[in-house]
Amino acid sequence: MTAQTAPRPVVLEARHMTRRFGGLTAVNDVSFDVHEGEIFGLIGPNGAGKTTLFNLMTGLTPPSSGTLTYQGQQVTGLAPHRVATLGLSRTFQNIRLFRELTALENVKIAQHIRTRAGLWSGVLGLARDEEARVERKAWELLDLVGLSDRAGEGAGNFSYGDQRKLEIARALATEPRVLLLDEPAAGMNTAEKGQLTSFIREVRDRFDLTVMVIEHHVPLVMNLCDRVAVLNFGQLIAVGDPASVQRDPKVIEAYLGGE
Ligand SMILES: Nc1ncnc2c1ncn2[C@@H]1O[C@H](COP(=O)(O)OP(=O)(O)OP(=O)(O)O)[C@@H](O)[C@H]1O
Repeated sequence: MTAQTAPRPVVLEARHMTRRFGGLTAVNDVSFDVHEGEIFGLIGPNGAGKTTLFNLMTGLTPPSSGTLTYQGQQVTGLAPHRVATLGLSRTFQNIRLFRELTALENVKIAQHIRTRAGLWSGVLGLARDEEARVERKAWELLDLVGLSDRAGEGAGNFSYGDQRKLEIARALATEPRVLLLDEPAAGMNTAEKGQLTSFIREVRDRFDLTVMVIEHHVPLVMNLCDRVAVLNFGQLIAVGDPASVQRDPKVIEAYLGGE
């Protein structure tokens, strides 16, 4: 008899999440669970509702109906900064760095949701020991994403691939429990894409995270993710391990057939 491993606890519970924009239902009655430590992929054709679902999950867009629960606490209805403080942090498909600031400053600013004095201290200046801690951690995170030698450069000068890495460092600076990555491979070159799988796994292990990732690059998703959910016209048409999702006729017809 083989030993059974206990199922990991559920950290995120999406229930009947729906978002309408006028006559368009961008996310339609979507329910799923994400387990602790899992790397959970979200794929689907352009316009399927993936980014809208992330926006619903992180407070950027209120749902028309439905709920998201994080470790038993309802997240829906909270403002984005409250969601981040709870431990859900994200990157954006359209990169949202402060382009005029340096890489180091971008990471330092993101930490202020966790520092005692909050954002105002970021603007007005922190107590010196707190400032030193923030600075040290920003260097550590830049080092992790391979950008510490460019800490003083303006973020706007970075290639898309490096901006995506900086966005990940910035998201990690908020000390998340759940990291949501919106198309992390977009703009990366082939070598960077190749390294992304091991990088995301390393980050997950090192910070003990649960990861959700939207990604169009199918080989990367299939290689990286423990489970994959597929959206099509706002509806969830499949959830499962990569191999079974790849074989699912509904998924092949809606998405993978054209790859
Ligand atoms: N604020 C909005 N107002 C109106 N329609 C919107 C809004 N945001 C998204 N939509 C529409 O909702 C649908 C889903 O868009 P969404 O960006 O979530 O898809 P996606 O799966 O992330 O697409 P892609 O892979 O191209 O990024 C699209 O038809 C889009 O035009």
